[in-house]
Amino acid sequence: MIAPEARRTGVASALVHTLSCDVDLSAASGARWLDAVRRYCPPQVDPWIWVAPDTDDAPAMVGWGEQARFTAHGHGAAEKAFTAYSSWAAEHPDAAPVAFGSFPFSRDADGFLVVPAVLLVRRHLGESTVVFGADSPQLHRRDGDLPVIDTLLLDLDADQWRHAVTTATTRLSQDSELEKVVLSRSVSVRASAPMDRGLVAARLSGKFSGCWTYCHDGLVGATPELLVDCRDGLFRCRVLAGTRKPSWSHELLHDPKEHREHELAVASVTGRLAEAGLSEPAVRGPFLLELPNVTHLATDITARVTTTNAAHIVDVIHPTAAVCGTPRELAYQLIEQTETIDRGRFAGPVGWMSPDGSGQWALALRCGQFSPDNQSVRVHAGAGIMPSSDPDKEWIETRAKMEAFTSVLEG
Ligand SMILES: C=C(O[C@H]1C=CC=C(C(=O)O)[C@@H]1O)C(=O)O
Repeated sequence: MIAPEARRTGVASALVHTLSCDVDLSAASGARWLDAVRRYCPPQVDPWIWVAPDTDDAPAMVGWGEQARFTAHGHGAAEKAFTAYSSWAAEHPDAAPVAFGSFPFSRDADGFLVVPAVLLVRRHLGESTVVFGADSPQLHRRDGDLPVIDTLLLDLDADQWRHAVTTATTRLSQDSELEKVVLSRSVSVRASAPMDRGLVAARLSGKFSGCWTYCHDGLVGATPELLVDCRDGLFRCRVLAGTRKPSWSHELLHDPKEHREHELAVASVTGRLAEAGLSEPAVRGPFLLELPNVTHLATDITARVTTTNAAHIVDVIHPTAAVCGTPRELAYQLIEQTETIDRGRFAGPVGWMSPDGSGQWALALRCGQFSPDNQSVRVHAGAGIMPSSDPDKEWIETRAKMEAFTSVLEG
């Protein structure tokens, strides 16, 4: 049963406690809210975090601990995990009303939905923060800075990247069916001491306030790409493809290669709306989405939802051509043959679900996967490859994308 005031966010269940805090956080921006609330997470414990852009009117959340975990892999993984979660939630009405979720790019590895033991949530901008699973959490002063970065290692050097991209452009030119593939690379960063994941997330949220910030089991990032927002009978997503550094943004709207790359990404979503149970789509784009490090071609899609089940929509739409390619199956195989580094949960869906089927999911981009000891982090980025792609330009593009994450690790 959803409390009336919870309808729009999809975060249901009874209010447990209001967080008493010395400053009023109800009207704070998501970034400021996060920076204050993350400090309640106990020492040596890594938080769960979700903060959407303020324009979303979505819940901002910090949690910790694990009350229940539901894992699944293969086709339909998100829905399998969600079905198990919603049955469990029906038996546990006092649990936190949300599960944080993250699924890998590869279908062979497990993804999860996790119900945190403690959850601090502000359901709407303007409302107070409520606490599930704890009486009154203590503020643990987390004023520390991030440690010095010791090493930054390319997991793939420029020659290896050139080779991978050339293999792809050759295949794209020879195979009349294959139109686009997204290839990725990574760098490994090592610090002199453990890094605070919550602080990294707070800095990302401050710098990329128009993005979706997440911290899910060591995967931390702020992504500009919304995969599925399904709340209150409405579906919304933001498709991105086509990139320039900010000083070259003006080229984006006129470049036929970028336009085709973008069109394919949009078609990979619009072509699956009916299968996902969505109707009457409205498509707005492409427009320029300007971020501090890069500018993208972007298209927003909204549609009516017949049955609220964000997990089902994720399963149908993912992987879009923003992270895989066109046609999906051929591009997926080419990625498996060409990429030597496991993507892990990079380029997979990351977000949250409520037991009633509402949820928000983004694509896990502009992120890093922390090691269990938090002393190193692997930062991933990919780029859409078309037959005319230049490997050196795609190298620069992936470096600019990684800078979204690496820029907040310094100082
Ligand atoms: C795969 C990534 O970006 C995607 C999203 C926006 C633009 C993209 C591009 O222009 O290639 C990619 O499709 C990434 O950031 O790692």
